[in-house]
Amino acid sequence: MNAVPCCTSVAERPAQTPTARRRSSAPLPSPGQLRQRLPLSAHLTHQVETSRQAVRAVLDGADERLLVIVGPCSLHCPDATLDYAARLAELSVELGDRLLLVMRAYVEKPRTTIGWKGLAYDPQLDGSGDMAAGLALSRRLMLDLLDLGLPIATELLQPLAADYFEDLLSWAAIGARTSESQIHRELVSGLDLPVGFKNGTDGGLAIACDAMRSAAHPHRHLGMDAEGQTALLQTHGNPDTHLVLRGGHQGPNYEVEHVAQARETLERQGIAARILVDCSHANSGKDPFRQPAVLDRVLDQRLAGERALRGVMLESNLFDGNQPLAARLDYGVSITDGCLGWEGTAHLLRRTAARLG
Ligand SMILES: O=C[C@H](O)[C@H](O)COP(=O)(O)O
Ligand SMILES: C=C(OP(=O)(O)O)C(=O)O
Repeated sequence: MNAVPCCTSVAERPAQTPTARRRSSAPLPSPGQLRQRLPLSAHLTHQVETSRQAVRAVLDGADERLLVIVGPCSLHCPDATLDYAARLAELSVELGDRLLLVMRAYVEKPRTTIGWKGLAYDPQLDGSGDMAAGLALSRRLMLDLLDLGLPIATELLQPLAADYFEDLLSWAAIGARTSESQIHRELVSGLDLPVGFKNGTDGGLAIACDAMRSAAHPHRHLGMDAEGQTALLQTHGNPDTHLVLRGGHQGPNYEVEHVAQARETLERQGIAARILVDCSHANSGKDPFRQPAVLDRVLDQRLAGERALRGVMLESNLFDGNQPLAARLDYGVSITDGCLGWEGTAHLLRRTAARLG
């Protein structure tokens, strides 16, 4: 053991270069280079802008539809992703007068400790961590989803990665583990898209409320420009943020009393009362088959007049459940959190639309 006691003076510490524990470093293409290689066409640029406006209208209450952010916990297989997306695109046409469907296209996963960190980090799923390939594959796949006519959503986890995808997104989340981070709030303040801040893993709303107030303001912060150069970035502030209730260590937070408390907390702080409920994570106790019951309760509240509830999130895949990451994987099954399969998802969304009339 050669641990350095925290009270040793700098002079007493063993000489180490600042990078002594960094094994290697490899350059990556800049966001600008990747965008040039995989460009967003004028047609798709217009499509993304139109769907961002549609999401804003639902969040603002100008559009009565329910926003539904639905799709795999994480993308890991391009074929299965496109198979799922084609079905969702069809359902979106069928239910589009009552539900605004946005597909989860999550390529970065925050982990409680360690684990697979998502397609952008490890596209070969084997720990080799080929991030140059992962960023390109993620952007390629997101463009393919847009081509199917779907708006897409993702969690922005690593602020430096945001620029590789941001132009493709109609909605983004800042996750429960990062809502309290000043760096993520700065990032959001410079994004021209609606962003949901999740409550903390402990269930606390305060960090998400602080996040919305911070992100609404202009910031000057350290970041990276399109050429990959570290830069001082200046932002305008983002007025399109909202709260996502995802439950916490004490249990769920989607019931009437939780939503009322969240709405009152937002109103007290002068923040627009716009709330999404994540039917998964701590709201489902991580049991994907409890998501329909959560969605039903949200809908009961909407239909009873709770106008702050503007949408829901669902973790859904081609097939039910999840599987451990192994050399041989079942097609269309999540390798992160358990998901509701396609059949259950389509049934649930049709039932939801029918209740909304
Ligand atoms: O949605 C995914 C997970 O809930 C989150 O990334 C944490 O996962 P973990 O607890 O399995 O690491
Ligand atoms: C990690 C996620 O959610 P949360 O931040 O609520 O845990 C997710 O939606 O994939």
